[in-house]
Amino acid sequence: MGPNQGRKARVIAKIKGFTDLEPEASGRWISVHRPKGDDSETVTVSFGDESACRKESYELDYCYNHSEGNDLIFTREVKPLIEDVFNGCNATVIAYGARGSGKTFTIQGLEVKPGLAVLAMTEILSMAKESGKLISISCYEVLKDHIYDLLDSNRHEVLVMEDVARGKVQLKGLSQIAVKSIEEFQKLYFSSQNSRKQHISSQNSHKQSQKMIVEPHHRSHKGLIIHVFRGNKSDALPLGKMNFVDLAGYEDGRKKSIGGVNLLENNIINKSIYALHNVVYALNANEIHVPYRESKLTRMLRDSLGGTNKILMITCLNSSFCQDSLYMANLASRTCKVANRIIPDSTKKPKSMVRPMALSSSSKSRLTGSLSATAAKQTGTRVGLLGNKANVKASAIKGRKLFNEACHSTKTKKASEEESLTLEIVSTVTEHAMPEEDHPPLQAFSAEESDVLVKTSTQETELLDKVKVPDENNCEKSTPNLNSNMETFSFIGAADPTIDKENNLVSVNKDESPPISARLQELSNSLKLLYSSTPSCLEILSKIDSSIDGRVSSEILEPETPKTPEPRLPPVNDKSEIVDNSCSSWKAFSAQSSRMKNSLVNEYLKFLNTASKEDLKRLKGIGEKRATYILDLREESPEPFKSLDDLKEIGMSGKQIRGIMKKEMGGLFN
Ligand SMILES: Nc1ncnc2c1ncn2[C@@H]1O[C@H](COP(=O)(O)OP(=O)(O)OP(=O)(O)O)[C@@H](O)[C@H]1O
Repeated sequence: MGPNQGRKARVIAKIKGFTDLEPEASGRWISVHRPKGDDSETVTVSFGDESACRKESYELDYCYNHSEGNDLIFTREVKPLIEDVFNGCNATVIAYGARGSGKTFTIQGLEVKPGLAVLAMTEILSMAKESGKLISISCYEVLKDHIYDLLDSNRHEVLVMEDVARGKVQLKGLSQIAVKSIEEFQKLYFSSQNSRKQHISSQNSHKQSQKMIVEPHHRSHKGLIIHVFRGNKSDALPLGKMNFVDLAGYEDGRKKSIGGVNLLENNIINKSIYALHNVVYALNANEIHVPYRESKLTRMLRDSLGGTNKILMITCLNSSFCQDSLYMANLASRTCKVANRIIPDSTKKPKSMVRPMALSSSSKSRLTGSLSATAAKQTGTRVGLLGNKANVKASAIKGRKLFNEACHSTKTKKASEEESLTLEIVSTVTEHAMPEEDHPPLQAFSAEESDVLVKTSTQETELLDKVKVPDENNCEKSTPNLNSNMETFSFIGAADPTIDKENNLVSVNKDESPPISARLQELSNSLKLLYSSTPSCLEILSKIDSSIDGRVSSEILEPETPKTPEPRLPPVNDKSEIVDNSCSSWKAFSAQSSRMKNSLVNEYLKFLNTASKEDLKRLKGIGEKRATYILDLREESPEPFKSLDDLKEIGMSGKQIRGIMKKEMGGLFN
C-alpha cells in the first residue's frame, strides 16, 4: 500500500478493463500520470482524449489502469489491511463509481477472476488456520435506506443498534455463518449476492417482496463482513472485521432519462454515496464531528470507519467516456484532499461539476436529494442546542467540507486537541456514571428513534453466548447453508479493543442529539431564564409570537445557541424604563428571540422528520392519519419537512401551522 500522508482513508481509482464489446482505443479517454511510478504519493487522472483542448484532471492517492488486475490491487492495497485486522483493527474496502464501471468485478469478481473480497478471504482463511482463529461472514444489502440480511432466506430486515457511549454498533438480525474453506465462502457469498431475483419471485405473497416486484430496477449497496475472532471456539471474542462494500452505481439525477430507474431511489443512492464521502472526508481531515448519521450505511459502518480503523475507497472508472465517472473522480479527489492539498486543476470545474452538491430549495431538494442542505440544517440544529463552542466550530467546518468548492478545514491541531480533551473528560464521566449492571436493555431503534443513548454491555455478553460454530469434527453436518438451519445471531464484541476513544467521544458528544423532549426543555429553560430576568419581556414575547408569519419558515437561518443576555436589566414593572433605556437591550433581545424561534421551528421540523408515529401523535394537530402520512412521506424522502411551508403537504394551511406552532411553543411556558 502506498503512502497515506497520515490519513486514515486511502482514495484510489481503478480504470475498468476492456470487455469484448469495448475497443481498447476507447481507453485513451483516461490517462494517468504517476510522477514517481508505483511509489507516487499522488497521481493525476486526466479525462479527455488527446485531441481535446481541455482535460479535466483530478489528484488521487493512486490509480490502477485498465490492464492492472485485482491481483495487483489486492497485493498492494488490501493485503496490508488484513494484517491490521489480525492485529485488532477493522478495515473497510468500498468500491463506488458510475453504473457499469466495474465495482462488482472489483469486489466480487467472477469465478475465474476472483475479486478483492475472494482474494482477501483466501488470505484470511490461511492466516486463521495458522493462528487458530474462527472466521465468519455476514452479507447484507442496503436498499432505500433499509438493511436486509442476504444470508437469510427470508431477507429479514436488519436493525442498526448503536451503543453510543462505546462507539459500537450492533446489527440486530444479521446472520453470521462460520466458514472454513474458500469453496464454502464462495458458495455462500456468490449465492447471497446474486439470488435476489429468485427470492422475489418465490415470495410473491410476502408484502415486502410484492413491493419489490413493482420496482424491478431497484439497485442497492451490497456488503460483506468478514469477522475474525480471537480464538476458534464459539465463545471466542471478536478480534477485528473486514468490510467489503459494493455501492450501487452512481447516476446523475439530473439526466433527462435514467433508464427507467426510479428517480427517488436514485436520489437516495446518490445521497448515501455523498454521505459516505462526507464521513471519509471528515475522518481524513481529523474533524471533530463525523456525520455518521447522514445515512444508514454510514451508521452501520460506524464502528469500522472511525479511530484507528482503515478505509480503502476505490473509485471505479469507466474506460470509455462517461460523464458520471467524471463526477465520481471529482468526488474522490475532494475526499482525498485535506486542508493542505489543493489541486489547482480540479478546482476549475465547469459549473455542472458542482451543481449536484449545491444547496437546493426545500421542494427541489426532495427531488435532487441535496446532501449539503440536509447536512447543514441537521448539524446546525444539533449544534445550536448543544450550545458549546466546539460544536459550533465543528458545524462550521462541516458546512464547508466536500460540498463547498473553495473552502477546506482550517481547524488547527491545537484546537482539535483542546476539544478532544474536553470530550474525553465528558466521556469518562459518562462511562463511570453508569455501572455495568445498571445498563438499560439494549434497544433496537430505527432512524427515528436513533437519538436515544443505548448501553449494551450485559446484552453483548448474552448475545455472544449465542455464537455458534460448526462442530470441529463434523464440519459437513454443521456447515450452515442458505436453505437449512442457519445459525443466526447478532452481537457486538464485548471487549472489542478496536473501538477507539475518538469514535467513542464523538459519539457521545457530537453526533447525538438528546431526545426531542429534552431539546425542547432546554430551549424552554433558556426562554424561562430570559423571561425571569426580564419580566416585561413576556408581553413583548407574546407580541412577537403573534406576529409569526410564513416568513419564519422561508427564512430559517442556521440556528444558533441561545445565549442568556448579559445587559443589565431595567427595574421590574417599570415599562417606561424599558422603553427609554433599553434600546440596545431591546435589539439584543429581539435578535435573540427570533433566533430562538428559528431554533424551535427547526426542532419542530426535525421532530417531524424523525419522530416515531406515537411521538408524532403527541403533537397538536397530528392524529393517526397525518402521522401515517408523515411516515409515508419519510419513506419516500428521508427529510420531507424542510420548512414550515412543507407542512402544507400534509394538508395544513398556513393559518393552522401558525396556530399549531403558537400552541406548541406556548406550551413551553406552562
Ligand atoms: N476489469 C475488467 N475486465 C473485464 N471486464 C470487466 C472488468 N470490469 C468489469 N468488467 C465487466 O463489465 C461489466 C460491468 O461490470 P460490473 O458489473 O462489475 O459493473 P458495476 O459497476 O458493478 O455495475 P452496476 O453499477 O450495475 O452494479 C461486467 O460484464 C463485467 O464483467
